[in-house]
Amino acid sequence: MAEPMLALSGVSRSFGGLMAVSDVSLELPQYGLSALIGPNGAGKTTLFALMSGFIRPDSGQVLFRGEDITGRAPHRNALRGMARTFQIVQPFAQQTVRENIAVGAHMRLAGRREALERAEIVAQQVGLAPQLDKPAADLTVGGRKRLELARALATQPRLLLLDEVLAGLNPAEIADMIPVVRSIAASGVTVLMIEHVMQAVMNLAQHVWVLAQGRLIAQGTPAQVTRDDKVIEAYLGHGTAARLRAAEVAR
Ligand SMILES: Nc1ncnc2c1ncn2[C@@H]1O[C@H](COP(=O)(O)OP(=O)(O)OP(=O)(O)O)[C@@H](O)[C@H]1O
Repeated sequence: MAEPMLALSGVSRSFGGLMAVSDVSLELPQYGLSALIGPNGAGKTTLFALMSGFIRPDSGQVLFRGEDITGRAPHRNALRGMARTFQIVQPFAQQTVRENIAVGAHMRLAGRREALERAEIVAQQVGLAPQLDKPAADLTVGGRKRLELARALATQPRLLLLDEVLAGLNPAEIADMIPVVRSIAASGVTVLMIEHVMQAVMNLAQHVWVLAQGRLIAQGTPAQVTRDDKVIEAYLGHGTAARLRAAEVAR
């Protein structure tokens, strides 16, 4: 089997008395698009931070492209090809979209002209080309999400961790964004997305990991995990799966 893009084994992290991520092991294959889902507070963002080096695990190991990167600083992981977006988008508001994207491009390109050219290519990929010369402050929520995506893509990642890129978008904006995310994965970038919008997960993900109270409770195709009793209970409460089945029989 080909070496995984990312492999976690027994990763745990607590904050005070709270076990935010507990003994998580998973392997992301080299290519494709997978999703990390789970109820609020399940530990998804903490897991991203552990993968990318923003926080250190208390125990466990993180391998990226075969190399042990446990506890390694985010900028070093970025240089090796891991990019991450954040739930809260914070662009340099007064700078143009082009300049904002070029910040990401500068990680690999020292020259100003090359970085600005790269910004243009990436803007096309995410549908921001018409806005290149606008200040970032003028972008809509959807535009800001695209900008966050573009800044990450401009670093030329092998693995892209997307933290709720669809949050706050209306249904039309979500429908516009789904093909953008799909095209990034199709271009050969491995994508792992945290997502609450199930329509997008069902549409995009080949594989889904489900986290609840810090633990991985299920994995599989979107159809498999949405039928899984443990997943239904994690979202809707203990006993729900049995109640749903009883209601189905009674109908
Ligand atoms: N820096 C921190 N200090 C203390 N507690 C934290 C910290 N970061 C996260 N937590 C706690 O860890 C748990 C997991 O949080 P996390 O943000 O990872 O969940 P999540 O699945 O991403 O949630 P959401 O879907 O609501 O964004 C929560 O109970 C949260 O309050």
